[in-house]
Amino acid sequence: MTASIISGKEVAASLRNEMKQEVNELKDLITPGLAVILVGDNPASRSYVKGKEKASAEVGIHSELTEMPADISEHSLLTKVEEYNQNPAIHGILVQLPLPDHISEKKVIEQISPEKDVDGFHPINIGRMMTGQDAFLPCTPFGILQMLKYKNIETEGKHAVVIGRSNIVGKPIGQLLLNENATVTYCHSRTNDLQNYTLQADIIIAATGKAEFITKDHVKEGAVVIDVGMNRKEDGKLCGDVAFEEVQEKASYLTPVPGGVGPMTITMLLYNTLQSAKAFIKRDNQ
Ligand SMILES: Nc1nc(=O)c2c([nH]1)NC[C@@H]1CN(c3ccc(C(=O)N[C@@H](CCC(=O)O)C(=O)O)cc3)C=[N+]21
Repeated sequence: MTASIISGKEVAASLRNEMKQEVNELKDLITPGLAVILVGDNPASRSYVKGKEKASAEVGIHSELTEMPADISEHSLLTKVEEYNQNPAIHGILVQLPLPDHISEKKVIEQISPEKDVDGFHPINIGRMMTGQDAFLPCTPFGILQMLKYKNIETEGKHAVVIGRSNIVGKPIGQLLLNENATVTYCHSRTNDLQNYTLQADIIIAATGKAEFITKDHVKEGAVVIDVGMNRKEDGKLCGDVAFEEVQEKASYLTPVPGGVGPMTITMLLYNTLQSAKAFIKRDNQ
């Protein structure tokens, strides 16, 4: 079998187009606003932040960037977040992670108002997601669900194997797939006999952080393979966690890197910001 490639770019463009129309229809009521806080000047972080600004502009979402030096105090960052919590023009707040070691990510995430937590990282939103309540869903897992929906890929009753257990990808994508009635297995770096699990998977979510770690020997004929990896090779090129060429011969669907999950992550951030703005209108009218 040769896999059909799920273009995240294409799915993202379609969703952004719908959002653009909706933002335009709301223009007399509200302009959704996203605040991004970048601490320090890691070049990769800067490039992601640029991507977010560009995509916001494309959809008509107001975005503003606050840059803070790497040695900023935790207190100053918490104060900045609180300022955005109070700012009525801002409906979504994103503090780019990772943060320098002297700043507690936990404290910063918990400082963001859950009503503006468009990353879906606040414990309140994670709890709401786990219990199937209305919540901001974390953007990468949410984007993966949208890609599966776009291709009408069935999740109900399917065996999804998640490889990786980070708080931002592995754990939440497993939970969301469970909410979609999949049977979910979590594997990770300490799993004995990884292949034993992955070979049983109808859907593989590769979020290992190891370049081209998932090979054809891990994949059952006809499986759906979602590559969440973002690894930079020596030549500077991006590559995923999946050995693309060989897995393409076995999978039914496969996502590329770049152009797969990445563009969806940014798109769902905009989606969450738009939902947040709409929720603010509702609350204002009550
Ligand atoms: N609070 C917070 N929220 C985040 O969502 C967050 C974060 N911190 N810290 C960093 C990671 C990383 N991240 C990416 C988003 C899009 C692409 C993306 O669009 N990538 C392109 C390629 C870009 C390139 O060529 O460098 C692609 O896959 O096609 C990548 C990475 C969001 N993150």
